[in-house]
Amino acid sequence: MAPLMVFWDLFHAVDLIGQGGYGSVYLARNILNGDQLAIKAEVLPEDSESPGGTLAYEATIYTQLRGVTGIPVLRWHGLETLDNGTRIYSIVMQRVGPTLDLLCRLCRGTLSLRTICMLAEQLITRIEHVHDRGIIIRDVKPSNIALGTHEMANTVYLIDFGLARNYIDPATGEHIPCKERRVAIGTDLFSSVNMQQYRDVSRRDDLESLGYTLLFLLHGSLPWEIDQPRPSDCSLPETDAMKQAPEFDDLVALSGQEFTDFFEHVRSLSFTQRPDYHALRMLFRGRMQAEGWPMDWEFDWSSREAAPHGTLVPGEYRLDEGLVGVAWVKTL
Ligand SMILES: Nc1ncnc2c1ncn2[C@@H]1O[C@H](COP(=O)(O)OP(=O)(O)OP(=O)(O)O)[C@@H](O)[C@H]1O
Repeated sequence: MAPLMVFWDLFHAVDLIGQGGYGSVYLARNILNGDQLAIKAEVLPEDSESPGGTLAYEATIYTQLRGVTGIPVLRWHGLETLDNGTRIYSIVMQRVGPTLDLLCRLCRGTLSLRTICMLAEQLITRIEHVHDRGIIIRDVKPSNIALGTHEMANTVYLIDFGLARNYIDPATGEHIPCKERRVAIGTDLFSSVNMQQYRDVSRRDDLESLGYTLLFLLHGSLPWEIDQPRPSDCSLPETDAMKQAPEFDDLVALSGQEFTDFFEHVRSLSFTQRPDYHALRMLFRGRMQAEGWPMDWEFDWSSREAAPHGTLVPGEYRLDEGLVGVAWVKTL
């Protein structure tokens, strides 16, 4: 694939690795040092008055999160106008490995409780650190969580901050006040009840979405999942009702006491209240200890032996962490 644009002479796009609502993500190579990077690019509509669109906003969030472990490092961001007037905004950032939804599918659709506990340990910390920078994510879900590459292959990363927002008013240093919203945001399947009921969201809601994410990975689906795709801006009222129905309590109880305690805590928090991240981590750590499971970051996908139901990866492939983090290469 040829360099996409003039300034990309330095970053040659090698492959398209992801596509979302706000742009395309390319695997790129820095021709000076061979580094692999990810480039998220958005073509701005002709009539757009915004100087940089959604990606310019996302870049400011990445800038605020600079230095937080488990957040891709921002290398460059900016706008380029082509000769024909097309305006493209790009974010050049650290490239991460596969997302949790992909890894879960490779592990035959569900992850073991041991892997879930280890993911919870890292993800609660990750979300805590993002919150400590005054930012809420508002779109925690398996496709926005990825593993690192190379020596960071066991580090869990958060990606996609297009819906993130500052919850601390920079002028006052205070928590922003609770307001009513008029538009739906996030992803219904993993949205908190508040989010779906158009109430304003805060730190508690990121953790509630994390709870649904972990349940989804543990069971392979959620009770309110429906087969039909639906527009992302359409929030379904019955979904939030199901998140509060007895069937949900049954699912949580079936999943383990740590899930019951987790949801009890996050759903009891007030809008401005700081979650007790340490206590939440201890729930999953306690389960690991009770079961005698070592916190060794041997996830289900780390080796064929670790996956309780095996993986969908053909037998002649082996894990190669040196290549691109978690990847399988064909053995001779
Ligand atoms: N830094 C990165 N390294 C490698 N792959 C990435 C990176 N960032 C994003 N991707 C890939 O691109 C996909 C889409 O990226 P992202 O979620 O940021 O886009 P989006 O347009 O906001 O998507 P959505 O509309 O689904 O929220 C991700 O699911 C992931 O597979």
